[in-house]
Amino acid sequence: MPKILVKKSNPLKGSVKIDGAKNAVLPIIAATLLANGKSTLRGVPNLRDVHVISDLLRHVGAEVEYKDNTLTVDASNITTCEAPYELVRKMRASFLVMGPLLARFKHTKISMPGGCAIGTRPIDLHLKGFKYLGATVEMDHGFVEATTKKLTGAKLYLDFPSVGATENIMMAAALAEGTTIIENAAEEPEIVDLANFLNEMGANIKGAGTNTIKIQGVEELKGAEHNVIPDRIEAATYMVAAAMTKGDIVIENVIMEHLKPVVAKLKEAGCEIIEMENDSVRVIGPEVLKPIDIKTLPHPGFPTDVQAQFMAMLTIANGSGVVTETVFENRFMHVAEFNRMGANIKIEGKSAVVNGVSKLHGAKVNATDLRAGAALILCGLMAEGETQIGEIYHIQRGYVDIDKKITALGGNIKIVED
Ligand SMILES: CC(=O)N[C@H]1[C@@H](OP(=O)(O)OP(=O)(O)OC[C@H]2O[C@@H](n3ccc(=O)[nH]c3=O)[C@H](O)[C@@H]2O)O[C@H](CO)[C@@H](O)[C@@H]1O
Ligand SMILES: C=C(OP(=O)(O)O)C(=O)O
Repeated sequence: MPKILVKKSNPLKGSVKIDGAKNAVLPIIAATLLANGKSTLRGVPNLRDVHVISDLLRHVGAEVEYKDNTLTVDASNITTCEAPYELVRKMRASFLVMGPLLARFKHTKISMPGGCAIGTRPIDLHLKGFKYLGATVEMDHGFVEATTKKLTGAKLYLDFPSVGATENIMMAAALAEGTTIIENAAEEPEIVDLANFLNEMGANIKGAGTNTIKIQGVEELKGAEHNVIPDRIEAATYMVAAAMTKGDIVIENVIMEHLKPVVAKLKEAGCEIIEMENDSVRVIGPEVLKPIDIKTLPHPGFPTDVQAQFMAMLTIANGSGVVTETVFENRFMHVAEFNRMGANIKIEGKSAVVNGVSKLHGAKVNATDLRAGAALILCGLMAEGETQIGEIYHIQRGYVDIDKKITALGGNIKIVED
């Protein structure tokens, strides 16, 4: 199994280009199944997750090609509406094919995705939405089967603004008869990107990016062309890299509007953030990091997908900060790994108290999920000696060429075969 080796490095300096957003492109790839035709997606990151969902689409009969960050999907000849465990278990976003298949073919049977290292991650809200639209949903032998004669628009309220449920319901409702209103919908930028793609396919969706989304169903959708938004989580990770290493990094291909909570917290920690032309931002890390408190929330609150990276930063801040996780019930697996590197973190319920230390030291650690893995790399850049990170396939799910990008910024990192 390959590992990542990181050594204490000089301040990271230079520029880094952000790839397309994993969490935008995965639902958009699922949405291509709604059209009896060909879609072309540009700015598609070369990530493990993209290849996994592409394989799933091929399994149901779509023709999928990927070259030079452009993905084409021809979903004209779908041969099955079933997705087996082997394909769904690799990635939770696979479950997002359910809405499109149900809407277009009136029947689908998908393996239940199961939990993962950050929580149990139920799918009840997705299923509640399909039922409101008129589907019969049954669970049997680890599969969810949904059937309908006709989907009909409905008004529904999500108990929690789930990103995946909002996306799945929005895709199903795009082909339902009549109007669907999703209240307490997720407001993440990735929802807006999906709605834009669906509208380019011929859907009629308004309000994406607010907590009420209105979908006027249409009879059919056609293939479309789309440029994927930049990955705000990857951008935030490099911003924290500048903050932690006293670095000076220009991060290219960003949408500042998407980074508001991250920018506010980095400024509070003492970073200088300079918005530049051409969708770039320069981040200069302070001599001494101030401790801050963060609390994860649905957008526009502080993103849970940047919680681990900020906790990494707090391990070397000048004082104590509190990190509170409210989105997932079990997203502190990285705490034990940080503590192996000399950090001083105590978990108290939904919060972690991070007492900054003057020095971290390299150790053998494991990436418990993709963001935890990226956060361990950040710690490794500041730790005395060498850090060896295992289970790096998690990191490869969500970060394009992280080793090459950090090397280009002057960091000491390499991937080795064990
Ligand atoms: C591929 C993708 O886009 N992944 C992102 C997406 O995941 P995902 O779409 O899975 O996250 P959700 O917003 O659905 O989950 C948020 C919370 O809602 C709960 N929940 C969700 C669905 C449901 O039916 N019932 C339920 O209780 C979950 O267990 C979790 O505690 O949004 C998360 C929250 O911003 C991010 O961390 C993930 O990176
Ligand atoms: C948790 C994440 O992704 P996923 O929902 O694909 O597991 C993430 O991107 O941090």
